[in-house]
Amino acid sequence: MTDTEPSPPVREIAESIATMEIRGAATIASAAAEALAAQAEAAAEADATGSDPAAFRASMRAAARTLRETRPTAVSLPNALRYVLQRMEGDSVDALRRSVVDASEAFVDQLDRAQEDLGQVGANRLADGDTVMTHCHSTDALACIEAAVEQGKSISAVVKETRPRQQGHITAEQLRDAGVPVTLIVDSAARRYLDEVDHVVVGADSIAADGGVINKIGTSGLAVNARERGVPIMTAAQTIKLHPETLTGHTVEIEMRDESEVIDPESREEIGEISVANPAFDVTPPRYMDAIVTEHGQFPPESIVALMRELFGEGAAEPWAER
Ligand SMILES: O=C(COP(=O)(O)O)[C@H](O)[C@H](O)COP(=O)(O)O
Repeated sequence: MTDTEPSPPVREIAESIATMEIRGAATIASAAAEALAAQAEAAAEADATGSDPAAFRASMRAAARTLRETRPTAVSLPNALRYVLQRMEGDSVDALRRSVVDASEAFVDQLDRAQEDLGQVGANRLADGDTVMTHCHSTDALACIEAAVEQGKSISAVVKETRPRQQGHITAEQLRDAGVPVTLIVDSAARRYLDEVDHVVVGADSIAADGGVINKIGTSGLAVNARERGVPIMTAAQTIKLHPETLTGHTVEIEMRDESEVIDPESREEIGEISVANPAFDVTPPRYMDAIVTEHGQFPPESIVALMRELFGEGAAEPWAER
């Protein structure tokens, strides 16, 4: 390992995020924080960085850059890296190492607590006997449904399969394990089943300063249909999903994934000259979202900017940028 080369655990975690073995905004964030802790341990042991605080810091920044480059849309990833690197302090390698490991642990703890707290808030929106519709697989959204069940409410779910990667199957399995009766549907059946549901519950990869919710592709269409049917829709999102760069007018990059997720190479060959597009996320305008449920309570999307300013200030530092 040279002073700027990420350690094997960081490369492994980065690869798992890029290939989506590790996926979902909260899970990605906690894996990234843990990867930085692993980097700190490895760098403290390595010849090039073990006795040189400046080289140690440089290796931490390089590891953060490698993690940052894996997927572009979930802001929980850079927010996790920022949280840990901004708390890296000390004059010796050992002090630096300890500060990184402590920050990483504190971040993961905070993440777990936030999810539990927002689960209670989201659960309060659900009534005994409600049926919810879900899209994709969101641990924050599931926390709300599971907390409602723990409150003793009887909840059923209509689960959208979520093409192309079918994360709905993970949701279906987890809800079944929580004792929630599940009906799995194809995405295009959603509008038909909206007549039978009381709430739509989704997660978020990023939330923009204007209250726009960036989540799995298909969320915006679902939100528009839910509004047309009069079904309330909430986003369950802990505050690490707030995108601080959008405070200064930046937009959120939407990840475009490989066409092979949409069509197998053989069928594509048979069809001939076409192009295939595979955006992984979309933006739901704030006017189609009823509430954003966070660990600080629920907010109308248009007012989320106040919370964003309070928690992130006016900007978003990039402590990993310096080489
Ligand atoms: O869009 C997705 C996952 O997309 P992908 O499968 O492409 O990562 C989830 O709804 C959010 O990340 C929220 O998840 P969580 O609430 O667990 O953070």
